Amino acid sequence: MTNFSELNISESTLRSIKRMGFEEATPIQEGTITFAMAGRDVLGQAQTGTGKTAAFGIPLIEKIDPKNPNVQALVIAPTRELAIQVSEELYKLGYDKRIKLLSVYGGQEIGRQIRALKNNPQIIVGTPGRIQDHINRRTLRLDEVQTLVLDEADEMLNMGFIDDINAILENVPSTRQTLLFSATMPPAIRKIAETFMKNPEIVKIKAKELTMENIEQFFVKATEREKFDALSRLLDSQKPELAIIFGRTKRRVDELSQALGLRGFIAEGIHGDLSQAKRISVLRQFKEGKIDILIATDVAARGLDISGVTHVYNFDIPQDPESYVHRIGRTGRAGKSGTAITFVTPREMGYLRIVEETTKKRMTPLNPPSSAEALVGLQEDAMKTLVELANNDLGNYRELAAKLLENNEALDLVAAALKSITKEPDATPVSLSEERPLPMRRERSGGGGGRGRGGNDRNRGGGNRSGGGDRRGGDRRREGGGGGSRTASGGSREGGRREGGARREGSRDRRPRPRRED
Ligand SMILES: Nc1ncnc2c1ncn2[C@@H]1O[C@H](COP(=O)(O)OP(=O)(O)OP(=O)(O)O)[C@@H](O)[C@H]1O
Ligand SMILES: [Mg+2]
Repeated sequence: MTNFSELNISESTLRSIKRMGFEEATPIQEGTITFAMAGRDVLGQAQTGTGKTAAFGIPLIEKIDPKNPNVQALVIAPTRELAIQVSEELYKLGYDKRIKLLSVYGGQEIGRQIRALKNNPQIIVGTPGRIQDHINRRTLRLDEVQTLVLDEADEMLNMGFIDDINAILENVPSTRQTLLFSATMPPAIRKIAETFMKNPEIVKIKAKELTMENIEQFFVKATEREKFDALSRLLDSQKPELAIIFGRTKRRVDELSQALGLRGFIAEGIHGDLSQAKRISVLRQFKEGKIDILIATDVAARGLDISGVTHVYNFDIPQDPESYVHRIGRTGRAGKSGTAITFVTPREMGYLRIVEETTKKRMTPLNPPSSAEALVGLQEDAMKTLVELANNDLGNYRELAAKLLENNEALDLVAAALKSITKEPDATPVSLSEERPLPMRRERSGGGGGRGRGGNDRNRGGGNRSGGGDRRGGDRRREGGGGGSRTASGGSREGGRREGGARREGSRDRRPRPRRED
């Protein structure tokens, strides 16, 4: 571990870093900061939650000239929530340097953004559609940009943002420095690197597994119909502090949050069709612990850093191994531990194996407790709680208890107290629309050589995955681009079409094949 003071970072930024509570640089920070500060283009890959934001944030802040009022750095992120989060971290890193920063994303009133842009921000963090919108309106000039960051570049590729990014880059000087970071580097990222970067330094933090070791990984084999009860019993028995549940589609997210609500869980969903205000408020409540369970589509949660997420449930197994890595990476961040549980239907087992091949980590099979077993666990909890309560100051309740004992059996009274504080498993019937299973995929045996080299973590050996990562980007783009403007988009064209993925969020069964949402 390296101390930040050994990395040639200025005093003011060191003060900011210290205030943020960072003591030592994480490996990706140590590995990239020096190159980036020397002006090199950097392609950085490191596991989820290992500080990639500061890895590009520190050199970016260092390069800003506080006296130059122009936009000097541009950070592009796939979703609004991520843009907000990244801008908050950059704001903290640039605090001592008094750097002016602005985030621009869809769903936010454009007039307000235009006024704020006149205030000479030096760093812009935004989503592709809204950035382009401002370029077209001539409210954003990028000809003094010296640093460009693409956070979660592979996701932007998946979302079909490649053309938007190309268009934005036509407005950025070609002499700029480009930094690109993600936890996964599917082969298609090479294309981005070739297109947008100059002789990049590739920094890959070596790890035995693609996922973090401090995330325990389980899978539950269950049919589509069994999944919800299994989930609900697991939530009862595992009692996550904060949990994120991933569903495959928007409809799935909505139905799951309703169904969990019916069973008494404090759960809310987040996806691209909700208003921006709603998305931000749900996320804030989740961060504050007012909501225990967040249900999300893939993209809605990409890159999000919410401390205290103890459990991630993949209610639907993701189609791509990369999605799996990013999903479960919402827990076990910054050295904490976490648990990830993936539900898989019997015919989707092939996907599970592909995920395992990619992450180089086996998941442990898990049988969810029966409702009788779940009840036993909850009763044991109630017993502990009662004993703890008995050790507290009970005030005049002791007198009341003495009174009750005059005419009642002590055993009955304690049993009644226990019953009243036991949260018995709720079996309220719920109905979920059945999700179409992923297309059948055979478990691959042997073969598949060449895995695990360099940045190509998901070389699928035989290349039997028709389409692969490259094509998908293009397909999605087309599909979403034309017909996707389903959200009332008001003045700004990206309102519904571009950002945070309203356009890609699958409506019922139109999909030729299930895919990631948002
Ligand atoms: N050097 C450090 N010391 C301690 N904590 C750090 C350090 N650097 C970053 N962090 C904290 O670690 C958490 C995860 O960081 P960050 O969100 O940048 O991860 P990431 O690598 O971008 O993950 P993802 O792949 O999920 O986007 C954040 O809360 C961040 O503030
Ligand atoms: Mg990140």
